[in-house]
Amino acid sequence: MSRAADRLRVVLNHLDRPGAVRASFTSGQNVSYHHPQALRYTFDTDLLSPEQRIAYEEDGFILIKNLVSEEDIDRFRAEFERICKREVKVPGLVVMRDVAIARSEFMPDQKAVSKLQDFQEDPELFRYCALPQILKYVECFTGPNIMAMHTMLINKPPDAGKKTSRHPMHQDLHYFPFRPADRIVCAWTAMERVTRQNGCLVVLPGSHRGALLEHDYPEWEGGVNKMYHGVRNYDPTHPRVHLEMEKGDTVFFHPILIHGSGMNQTPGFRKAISCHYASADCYYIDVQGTTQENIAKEVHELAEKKYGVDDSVTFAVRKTTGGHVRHLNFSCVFIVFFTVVRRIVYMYYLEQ
Ligand SMILES: CCCC(=O)SCCNC(=O)CCNC(=O)[C@H](O)C(C)(C)COP(=O)(O)OP(=O)(O)OC[C@H]1O[C@@H](n2cnc3c(N)ncnc32)[C@H](O)[C@@H]1OP(=O)(O)O
Ligand SMILES: O=C(O)CCC(=O)C(=O)O
Repeated sequence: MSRAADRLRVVLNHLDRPGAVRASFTSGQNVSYHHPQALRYTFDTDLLSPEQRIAYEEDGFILIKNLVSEEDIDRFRAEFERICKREVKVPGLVVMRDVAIARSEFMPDQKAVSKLQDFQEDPELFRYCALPQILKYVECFTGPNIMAMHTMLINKPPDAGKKTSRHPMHQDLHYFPFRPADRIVCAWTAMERVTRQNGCLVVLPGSHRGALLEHDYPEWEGGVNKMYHGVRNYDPTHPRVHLEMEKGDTVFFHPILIHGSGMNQTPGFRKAISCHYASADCYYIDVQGTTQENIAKEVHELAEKKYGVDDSVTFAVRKTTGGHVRHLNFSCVFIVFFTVVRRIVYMYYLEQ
């Protein structure tokens, strides 16, 4: 590490401590002085370099190259295929088809599936959420007690010509009725090379420092996928970054970061696997009267239609023991099953 980085690390360590010594003015001073703020979005765990911490603080995301092995990704891919071929049945899994596919011709096997959500009951896919190298980074944003809240395997289909493979710009916090936002982070791993051509993630750096904004369905001619709300009234001139990534690269991002993904203009399916994590200190909020009321209403309506669940929120808690996550001071990992169709809490206690 360079001397400058070393020095920066020392300074950051000071800033991070509660009650850190701050410069103060004497009555004789008349020059303006910029007080550095303590870092808000990251913890010092000796993993992120000072430059990386500052980058996340400023941008709201950080990309780590080559974090997940080729072998693991191939295993996730094989499990995805088994699920699509219905060789394994996973309780609680939400299987989604792209609206253009769902409403047109029959597409066999995995080609029909554009996304799996809530795969926490699939031990093979859930291995992703507990990969030590991922959790070590997650800890930098959530602190040591980590809950796995929401899982997805996204199989972005080749666009059928209606641009429905796009994911509108949004903030993930819109879907989460828990807080604080700064202790939530998404890990999103490319399962193959992702480029602008096949619809990589697009982010608005720094937008995580704003508020949770109003979301609703975008007015897209070709239709839009169920519950794919887009953020309203964001600054269209805000600089955008296209996150082109190689297989195994992983981006960690804040739930208020405005992001989306483009159309898949290739004949292949673009795959990624992701998990949203939160600190075990996070708590549920009542979204009534907030911008999240519209998505909550949709969730309830869908739950009622599909499962006959009434308007009250259902939490079912299950405890399993075992599991040991190396390197981290885990007291527990909870898996919260807040999906777009149900809100059921699954808790996995991973003992030290
Ligand atoms: C941090 C999170 C960020 C995000 O992930 S944002 C995106 C959130 N949205 C989602 O996750 C949607 C999840 N998907 C689902 O809940 C389900 O797949 C979905 C869309 C409700 C369909 O489920 P099912 O009812 O089991 O499927 P089905 O094939 O029997 O279809 C029932 C009716 O829904 C329609 N449909 C299916 N997929 C759709 C789609 N992608 N978009 C819009 N409509 C869709 C389908 O045509 C059918 O309609 P109808 O009843 O025949 O009129
Ligand atoms: O993988 C993608 O295309 C977009 C994923 C995303 O933005 C999300 O699910 O929140």
